[in-house]
Amino acid sequence: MDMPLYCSSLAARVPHVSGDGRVSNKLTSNHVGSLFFQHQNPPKQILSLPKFDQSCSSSIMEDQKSLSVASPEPEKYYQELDVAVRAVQMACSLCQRVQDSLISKSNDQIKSKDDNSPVTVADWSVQATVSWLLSEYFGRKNLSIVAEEDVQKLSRADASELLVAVVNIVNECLAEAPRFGLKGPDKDLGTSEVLEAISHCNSSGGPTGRFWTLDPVDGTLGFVRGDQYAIALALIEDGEVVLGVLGCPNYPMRKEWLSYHHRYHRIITKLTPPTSESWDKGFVTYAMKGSGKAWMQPLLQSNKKLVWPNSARPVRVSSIDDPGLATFCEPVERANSSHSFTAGLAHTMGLRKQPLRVYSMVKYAAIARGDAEIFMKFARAGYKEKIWDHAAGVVIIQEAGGMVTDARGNPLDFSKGIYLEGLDRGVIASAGPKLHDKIISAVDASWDSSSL
Ligand SMILES: Nc1ncnc2c1ncn2[C@@H]1O[C@H](COP(=O)(O)OS(=O)(=O)O)[C@@H](OP(=O)(O)O)[C@H]1O
Ligand SMILES: [Mg+2]
Repeated sequence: MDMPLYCSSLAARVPHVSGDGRVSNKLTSNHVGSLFFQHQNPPKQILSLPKFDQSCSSSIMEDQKSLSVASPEPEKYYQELDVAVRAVQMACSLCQRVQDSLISKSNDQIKSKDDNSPVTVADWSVQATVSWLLSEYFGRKNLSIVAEEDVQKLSRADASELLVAVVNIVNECLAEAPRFGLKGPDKDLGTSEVLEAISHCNSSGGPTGRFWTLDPVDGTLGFVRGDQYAIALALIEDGEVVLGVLGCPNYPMRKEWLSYHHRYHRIITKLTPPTSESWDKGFVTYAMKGSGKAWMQPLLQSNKKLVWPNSARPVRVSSIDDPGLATFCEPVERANSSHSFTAGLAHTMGLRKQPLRVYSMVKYAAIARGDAEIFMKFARAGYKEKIWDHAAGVVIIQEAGGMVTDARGNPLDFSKGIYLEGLDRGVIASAGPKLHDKIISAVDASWDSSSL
C-alpha cells in the first residue's frame, strides 16, 4: 500500500540528539516517538510526538528512493511539516468551534454588536495559536512569519472584549495540543503573550532565508456565511515554497456538495450523519516540494487523539484533459475576479460545465484532489495578490501533478515581499499542461478586447 511520504519518512529519520546536543537523523523504523531537536538558540526543545505507526515503515525505502530522484534533500523539512500539519489540524478545530457559534442562533448578541467580530476573533486566535506553536518548536528568534493580521486593532482600549475572547479561545485550543501530538504551554497564556504571538507575524518576506506565510482564515466571507474557508500555512525558503499545508474544515464528503449552498450542506449533513469512523467533512492537505506527492488526512474527530498517519491518503489531480469534460472553479465574489471574463474564456475553450464558485483556497484543494480541473482568478486592475493567499495551494497542486502560473504562463514569484509582484493578468491552476496551454492561449486571444 502506498503510505504517506510524511509518515514513512519520519519513521525512517527520527532525529536523534547526541551527547553534544547535535541532531542526527537516525534510521529507526520502530522508534517510539519522542522527537528531539535543537534550536539554533536555546532552549533545546523536546517534542512529545505520538508513536508512529509501524506499518508505515514498509514503504520507507521506496519513498526515500522516489524522493532522492525528485529533489536533492526534501527530508530537510520533515520536522516543519510534522508541526505544521498538527498546528493546522488544531486551527481547523478552533475555527469550527468559532464558526459553529457564529451560525448558531444563540450568538445573535455578538453578531449584532459587530458583524466582523467573530471572524476577526478566529483570525487572531488562529494566528496567535500557530505563531506560538511554531515559535515553541523552532525558536522565536529565528522564526519569521508573514501573516494577514496585525495587532493594532486588538490592542486598542475599545477592543478589550475581543481581546479577552481571543485569549480564551487560544488557551482553550492550546490546552488540546497533546491530543494533536504537540506540547502546549504549562499554564494559560496571558494577554501580553497572546499579543506577542500575533505581532510576531510581522515579517515582510523577501528573496532570501526562510519564512512562514499564514492566512489564518482565508475566505472571510465564506467563514461568516457558514460556508467554505481555509487555513493556509506555507514555508518559503529563498523565494521558493517548500511546504504547504491547507486546512479545509468544511470540504464536503461528496464533491457535488461543493457547489451546494451552505444551508443545504448543513441539512444534508444532518440527514446523512457520519458513522463513528467515516469521514464527515473537512481535511488537511499538504505537500513538500520535490516529493512528487501530496496528501490529505481527515480532520481529527473531537474525542480522538492524532495518531500518525491519521488515515492520510495521497491526492492526485484529475486525469481529464478534455475541456468539454473539465470543471473550472473561480472566486465566489465578483469583486475578486471577473466572472464575465472567465465566462468568455470558458466559451472559447469549450468548457461546458457550470463554474464551481467556492470561497477561499479550498479551490486549490479541489484541483489537487481531482474534484475540478481548472482554477482561474482575474482580479481587477491594480489589485495585488498576497503571497499567503496562494503559497500553500501552489505547492500542493504542483506536487499533486498539476500546474500553477500567472495567466501568461510564468511561475508565481514568492520572493518579492508580501505581494506576488509581477503577476501578469491573473492566476491559473490546472490539472496538467494540455488544459493549461489552452487557457493561456484563450487569455492571449481575448485579453486586449477585455476591460481588465
Ligand atoms: N478586490 C479583490 N480582488 C481579488 N482578491 C481579493 C480582493 N479583495 C480581497 N481579496 C483576496 O481574496 C481572498 C479570497 O479568496 P478568493 O479570491 O478566492 O475569493 S472568494 O472568497 O471566493 O470570493 C481574500 O482572502 P481573505 O481576506 O483571507 O478572505 C483576499 O485576500
Ligand atoms: Mg486570504
